[in-house]
Amino acid sequence: MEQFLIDNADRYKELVQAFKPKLTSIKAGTTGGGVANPDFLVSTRIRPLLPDEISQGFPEGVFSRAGDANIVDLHELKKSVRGLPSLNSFSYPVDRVFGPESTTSQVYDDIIRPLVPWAWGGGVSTMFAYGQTGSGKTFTVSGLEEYVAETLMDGGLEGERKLYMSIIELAGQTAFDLLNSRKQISILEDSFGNTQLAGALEHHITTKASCLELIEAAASLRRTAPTLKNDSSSRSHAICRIRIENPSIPSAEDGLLYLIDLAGSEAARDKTTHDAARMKEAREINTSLSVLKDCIRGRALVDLDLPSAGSGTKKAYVPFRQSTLTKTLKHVFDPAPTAGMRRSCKTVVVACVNPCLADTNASKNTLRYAELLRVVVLPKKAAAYNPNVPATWNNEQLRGWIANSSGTTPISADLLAPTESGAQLLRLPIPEFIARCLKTPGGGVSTEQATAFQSKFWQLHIDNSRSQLSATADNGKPEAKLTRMERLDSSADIESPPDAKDVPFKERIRPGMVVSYRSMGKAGALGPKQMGVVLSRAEAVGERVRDVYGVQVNPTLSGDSEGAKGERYLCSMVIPAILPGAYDVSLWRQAVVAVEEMEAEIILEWDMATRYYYMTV
Ligand SMILES: Nc1ncnc2c1ncn2[C@@H]1O[C@H](COP(=O)(O)OP(=O)(O)OP(=O)(O)O)[C@@H](O)[C@H]1O
Repeated sequence: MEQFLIDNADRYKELVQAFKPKLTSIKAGTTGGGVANPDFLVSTRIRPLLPDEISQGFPEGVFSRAGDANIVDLHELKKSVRGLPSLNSFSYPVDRVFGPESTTSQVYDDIIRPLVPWAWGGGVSTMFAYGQTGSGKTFTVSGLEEYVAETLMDGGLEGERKLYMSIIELAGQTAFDLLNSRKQISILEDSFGNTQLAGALEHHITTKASCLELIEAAASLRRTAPTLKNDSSSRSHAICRIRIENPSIPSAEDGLLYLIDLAGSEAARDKTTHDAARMKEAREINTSLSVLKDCIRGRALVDLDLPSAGSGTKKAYVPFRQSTLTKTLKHVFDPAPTAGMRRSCKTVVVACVNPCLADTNASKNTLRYAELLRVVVLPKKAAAYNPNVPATWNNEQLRGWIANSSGTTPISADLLAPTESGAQLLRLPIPEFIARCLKTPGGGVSTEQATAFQSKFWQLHIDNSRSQLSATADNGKPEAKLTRMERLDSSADIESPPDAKDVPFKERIRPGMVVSYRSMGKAGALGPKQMGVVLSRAEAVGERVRDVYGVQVNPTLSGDSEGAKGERYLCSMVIPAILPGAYDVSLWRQAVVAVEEMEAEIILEWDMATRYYYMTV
């Protein structure tokens, strides 16, 4: 086939010259009638042909469409039984295309630069480079890392921050610290649900040079193995994480900036020379890339409050626990809130493409993958202004509300929302919201006032979402259209059988029941009121299970005759969330509660809008 391509290169070039695209030009930032999501961009970078590809006589098969910043055209030469070879052409819309003449500096300025202030302000920013082996991922990521280091260190970003860098490598299920001689590390989820890189070193970075030194040291340790396409092909995912601490708001979540050089998806040509171990490695890489795709798309759908395709109204599912790569990136994908709030994320994917005509099959796979990642938002008619719905406010209305509602020391609307609409301010990372409030001249605004004002703004948004939700429920979908789960959820009888109130709650304790309790200290003193979800009887768990305080759960195995007295249950703790009156269930934090410590049964109601529980009884 390769010889056929080389022999017919002139005919192929003529056909490409004569190619007339079917798709009409699409305005930048829009695709197929939809609008690119500014918090989630999918771009393509087509590298130039390399000297050996040129010397072999291969022409280019992938092009950035002239005059259109978001269409990639891919051509193949088809053999025909009779007559001359003909052209097979495909077009792929993305949010931004960078052709072979584009520099890394242009890629940075166009799509990556905004990620840096976002993470600086406390958000989560992620850049993935994806593509076939040898398509330019490492070239792109290493160049971008330099620009990121420069932006972080050149003093142009406002405020003081402490920066910490870690660089790890994931190869299959195993993780290594590339800043500590490839020492093996563990990816663990702690009892608060946060992912920890247990054993990985974090380096405090203070200058661009120290940052680049670390990046260079990590690159030299990256696991490599030869493939046909690239002599130093990366067979692992490399994750560079910069954690950005804001010392002036100690309660704020740290900003996170991830730069990720994914392992190469392999060309079919390459696979023919693989032994069993390399084939297994390739399978693992492809599986993790497939889970990554589902997670990226799922999270974008969740953020836009859209259901997953073909699922009716079902919320999109983000399967981030299905691979080590996505587990490591829990902060990016987990739609459930951590410490009370879902993290505000900006994500950019750079799909790197090798333009060589001999590799168009692999390039097609990369471009299809990029296409699948994209969640196009159909332009919505702006909702009519409603003074109780922040998402309907334009910048002027938002400023008016800030001026009137921010307290006796008014927060500067010019500084908090210089250009944002209400919907945009809702997406702002909380630390950035607070930092902007604190800039109000005169120094009269305290962190407490700023935090309370942020909660007030959110509360307004949430109250509105809740009332919309209950209005929808009242207008009612026809009963027949509810799913079985929805019918169960909406049936109060399921939770509270009519005669339940006649039976003391301690006689009907069962898994799933929520109880309030006060732990009894050794001296018989009662601790503060807490809540837990009953999981099982303490006797039902194995010998090694310990609760959050390190106590062995099953008393019959510990030989603790005191503990063995009375019924005891293993419970997951219910903890207050950041919003007033809201609770979260921390499944991983478990405590043993004796029945005699329990005080009452609690009914918690799940609220779809805030994704928290609220007490109804
Ligand atoms: N935009 C570009 N301009 C010039 N050369 C490039 C460009 N992109 C990539 N290259 C060159 O192409 C070759 C392969 O690039 P690179 O190693 O970045 O590929 P890769 O996708 O990371 O491959 P692998 O997955 O196998 O690690 C390198 O020699 C690199 O210098």
